[in-house]
Amino acid sequence: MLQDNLVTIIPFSDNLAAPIKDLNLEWLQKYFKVEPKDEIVLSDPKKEIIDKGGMIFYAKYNNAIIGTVSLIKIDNSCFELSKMAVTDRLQGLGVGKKLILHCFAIAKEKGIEKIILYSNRKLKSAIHLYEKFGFTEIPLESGIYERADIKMEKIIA
Ligand SMILES: CC(=O)SCCNC(=O)CCNC(=O)[C@H](O)C(C)(C)COP(=O)(O)OP(=O)(O)OC[C@H]1O[C@@H](n2cnc3c(N)ncnc32)[C@H](O)[C@@H]1OP(=O)(O)O
Repeated sequence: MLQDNLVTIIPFSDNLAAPIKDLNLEWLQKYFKVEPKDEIVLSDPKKEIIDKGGMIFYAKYNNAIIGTVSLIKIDNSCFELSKMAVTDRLQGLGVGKKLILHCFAIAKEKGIEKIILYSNRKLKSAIHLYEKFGFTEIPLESGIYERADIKMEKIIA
């Protein structure tokens, strides 16, 4: 159904501003609602993520963008894994795993020491993946995302 070796991870480019919004709206609208902060970031990812020192990655398959993840800069040593999504019909086939492992490789390469994330326990596959790849729960502060009910971190060795 999906030939794993044909899935490549590519970085954001100016002509690829739309897929991060399309892919994230899919799940936000399905499970939650689009919060004002989502709308701001997804409508201008270059200004809100890239120009602030962050990174956006896409999973590409057969010339289609089928998944995405971002690393938003908190400070030089800590980034937030965010806006992760794989298109509904291709979930469960290992693309999310590839996106996370890519983030770890980039973090190592750039000397990033810690990755944090905010999520929701309703997102079973996401929580499963975060735990599987070594994220552990830490106390959640309020006021970041309305839908967040869990915060996790992973120290990059
Ligand atoms: C910080 C944030 O960005 S939070 C938001 C995360 N995004 C979402 O939850 C949006 C909706 N979900 C998605 O887009 C995708 O499912 C993603 C991005 C979370 C994962 O991408 P996928 O390509 O589906 O991931 P992948 O196929 O690599 O792995 C899915 C894992 O979840 C597991 N899984 C699937 N359904 C369930 C479930 N109901 N309960 C627990 N685990 C599950 C699979 O077995 C697999 O684990 P395994 O490799 O140990 O067998």
